[in-house]
Amino acid sequence: MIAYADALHELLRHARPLDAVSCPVGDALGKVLAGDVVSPMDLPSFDHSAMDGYALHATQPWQAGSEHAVQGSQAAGDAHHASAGMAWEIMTGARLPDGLDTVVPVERTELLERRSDGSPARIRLLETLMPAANVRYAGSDVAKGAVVVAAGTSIQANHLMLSAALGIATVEVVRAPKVAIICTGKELQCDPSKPLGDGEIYGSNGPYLVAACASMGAQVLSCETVDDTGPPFVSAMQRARQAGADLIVSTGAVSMGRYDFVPEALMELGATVLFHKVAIRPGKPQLAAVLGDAMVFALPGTPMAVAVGLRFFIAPVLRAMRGQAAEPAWRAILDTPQQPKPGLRHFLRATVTQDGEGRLHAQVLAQQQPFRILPFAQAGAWVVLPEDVGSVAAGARVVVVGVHAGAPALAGPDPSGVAL
Ligand SMILES: Nc1nc2c(c(=O)[nH]1)N[C@H]1C(S)=C(S)[C@@H](COP(=O)(O)OP(=O)(O)OC[C@H]3O[C@@H](n4cnc5c(N)ncnc54)[C@H](O)[C@@H]3O)O[C@H]1N2
Ligand code: MOO
Repeated sequence: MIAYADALHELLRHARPLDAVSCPVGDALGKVLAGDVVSPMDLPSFDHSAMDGYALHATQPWQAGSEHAVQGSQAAGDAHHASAGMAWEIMTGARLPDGLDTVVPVERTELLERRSDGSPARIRLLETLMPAANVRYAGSDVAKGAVVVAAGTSIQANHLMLSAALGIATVEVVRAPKVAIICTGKELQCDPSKPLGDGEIYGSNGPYLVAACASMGAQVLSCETVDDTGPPFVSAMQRARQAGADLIVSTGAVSMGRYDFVPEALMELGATVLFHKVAIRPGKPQLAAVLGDAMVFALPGTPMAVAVGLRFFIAPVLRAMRGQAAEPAWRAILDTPQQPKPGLRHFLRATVTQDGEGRLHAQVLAQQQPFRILPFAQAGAWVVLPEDVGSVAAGARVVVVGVHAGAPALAGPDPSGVAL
């Protein structure tokens, strides 16, 4: 039986980087950048005013009481003007007329004279004005040529605000990994509108995997359910390969029972098995293989074995395929002592809260049997206990990750959260 770290290492060794494709920014949300985004321009692109007021030229402070003739008015969007040595009325965001370099807010001035059209003709400063006040300089936010978003970043709305401001129309993203899902078991009823027959259960692994893979940005090609015999499974595998799946994820029929045909079927298909059985709980009977260009994850059928397979095996592989570094984990103070079985890495469904000092605390949920789905729906995090950690007392520091890949561990109900 292989250790988790070795199994993951083996998977990452076989994870092939996905191609880059050009993507209109409007479709880029949630996709992963294949290359650094380099700014094509300065931002701001011209020196502009941070306030509604008057632009002046100041080589030294202008004293309170100084008077200034006003030549014209400059609003955001107005084209370039030049000062003939006079002040200009200016609006927030407006380009500074050439020759001017300082802005006084309108409320720190007194209007002395207007023109016949009502525009200001002469002002007096009410306070001392320092040179370069209230000006936003070209390139002070982003310099042309700077790397503004790094390769491997999952593109979010804040990145899209920046790329829009820089006039970027397309970005290079990693193409979506293609996933095919095959659930095995003649007990599975996959249509929730149908009543259950004798011995049947509603299939939950398929809908979970479809949702979880999609939420990680994968393209789910198919989700099929086959019975407990080899030939339909082999056909489903062949369909998945023909459809160009990068990952084929199956659930069930991978353990010790008489109907656990998956290992044999994979051999028949010519797959290279990377490992079968990992020293973890839950999910021990897990198998991984390479079949042509596809990686195969044959997860045990028990729902929490599927959840662990997705979170701790498939999610890291998807990150590696998209050029992303390993997902960072968090540390939390364990509130609930644990007695893990020696020799196995444990993945435990938990909640995470925060104390008054901002420290994270993890509470492992009481019901950890791998068939139980309700505690998974109540969890905000996984607590990961390494092999041979021995008894873990309350107060020990443990590793936690969010219940969903990429989500913070505090996801889920958090009664200790601080109101914003
Ligand atoms: N003699 C042994 N028996 C078992 C061992 C063992 O070491 N020796 N390991 C146990 C462990 S641990 C697990 S996990 C399971 C894995 O078994 P399989 O991968 O063969 O999975 P199945 O038997 O097909 O299903 C297990 C369980 O999950 C239910 N299931 C299956 N598919 C779905 C689905 N799509 N949606 C919801 N539930 C599903 C299925 O009905 C079974 O109850 O083996 C243990 N046995
Ligand atoms: O690995 Mo199994 O999920 O412990 O029941």
